[in-house]
This record gives sequence, structure tokens and C-alpha cells, in this order.
Amino acid sequence: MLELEDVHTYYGESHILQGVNLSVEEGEIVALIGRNGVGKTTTLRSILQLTPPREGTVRFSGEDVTGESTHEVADEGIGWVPEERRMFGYLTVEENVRVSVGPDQEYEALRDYVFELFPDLERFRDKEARNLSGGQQQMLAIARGMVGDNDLLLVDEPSEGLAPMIVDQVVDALREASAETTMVLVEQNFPLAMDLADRFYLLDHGTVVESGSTEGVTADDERIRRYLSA
Ligand SMILES: Nc1ncnc2c1ncn2[C@@H]1O[C@H](COP(=O)(O)OP(=O)(O)OP(=O)(O)O)[C@@H](O)[C@H]1O
Repeated sequence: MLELEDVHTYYGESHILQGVNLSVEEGEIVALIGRNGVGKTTTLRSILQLTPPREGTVRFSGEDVTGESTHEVADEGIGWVPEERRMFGYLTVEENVRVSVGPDQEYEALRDYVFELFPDLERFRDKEARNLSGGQQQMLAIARGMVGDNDLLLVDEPSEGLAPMIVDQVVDALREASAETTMVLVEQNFPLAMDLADRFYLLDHGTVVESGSTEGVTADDERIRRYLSA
């Protein structure tokens, strides 16, 4: 459903993605892994056309979306759960969910669905989002991605800055979400990424250097270790 072919992306003169090739099939969770600064977030930004590739092609559901505006790409069904957990701080939890639901969707059914998945969000439904803990904000960000009319969710560093117990809850939430949508996951926490994802792409210096099934892959794997250790 998603295909990147020889994608080159720049920030100004900095050539960050140097020919990324990857594909994601419907229903999969695909993890992008690699050291800091190798281009994982830039890959997500390239898919969303937030930083449009200068060369190469991004195809979604068989259509070339390269060069479209980000809102067109979003309308086609790609949702984003950004690293900084963007949300409306002065709106309540419930209002944040509400504004993520499309005009043609059943708001109440979707709201009840995510509140069932995330009891903490239901408990704090009237709380302003800015007053939530980091873990609760992450859950709200995922919930917002889930209620949007998305076929593909791009999730950037969901475990970042969270206590281990909260990470477990976020992982459960992502597993639930993955039953409904295909997912591309950027994750520094290697065991977590391997646990959640079906397949991985390992990036280094803006290109894919390894890829495959996550089955049985550990951080001791020689082909992985040399790219993840400093
Ligand atoms: N807006 C920007 N302007 C210029 N350079 C940028 C910008 N954003 C990122 N970069 C640079 O692009 C490179 C790739 O960044 P990217 O965020 O894609 O890495 P990453 O693999 O997601 O790592 P991280 O975990 O640190 O986010 C880095 O060298 C980074 O410094």
C-alpha cells in the first residue's frame, strides 16, 4: 500500500535521504530503526510531503503522491503521530478526540471505542490536554491518529521519554491500533520495535542497509549491531 522508490530528500543543501527504497503491505507494522540522525523522521516527513523529496517517488494505494500537499496526502488516509505529540493543549481530551474525527465519520462510536481502549483518557476526558502526563499525552496522540479516517499511521518515537510501565501501556495501545490500520513506526527502543513490528528497515546515512522480518532478530545480530552501536 506504500512504496518509496529511490527517495532523495534535502534540508537546504544537506542531502539527508540518499535513495531510500521501502514498501509496506496492508496490515503490517513496519519499524524504521537506526541511530540518531540517520533519517528516520525525515523518511516519515517525506511520505507526508512535509519535506517533499527532491527525487524519487512515494506511492500510496497505487497512486503517486510525490509533490502533493500534505493535506492532500492526509486526506488520502495517512495519519501522523508526531514525536512531539502535537495536540490542542487548551482543549480537553474529549475535544481533542472530537476534532480528529472526520465529517463523514461516526463521532460517538469512535470516541467510545478509543475510550474503551484507553481507560485513562476516559477518566480524564474533561481535562485540558496540556495537563496530562507524558504517557497520557502519547495515548491521546495515538487515539487521535486512530479516530482519524486513516489507512496508514506514521508513528514517531512513541516510547520516547516515558517510564517503562507507561511504555507497556503505549505498546498495548499500538497493538490495538494495528488491528485497524497499517503502521510505520520509528522507534529507538530496539527490543520494543522488534516486538511490535512484523518487518524492519535499518537505515544508515540516509539509505536502507538491512531489512527483513523481525522474527527472532535481536540486538546481538551482527548485521544490526554494527549499525546501532556508536
Ligand atoms: N529542519 C531541519 N533542517 C536541517 N537539518 C535537519 C532538519 N531536521 C533534521 N535535520 C538533520 O537531518 C538528519 C536526519 O534527521 P532525522 O530527524 O530524520 O533523523 P532520525 O533518524 O529521525 O533521528 P532522531 O532520532 O535524532 O530524530 C540529521 O542530521 C538532522 O540533524
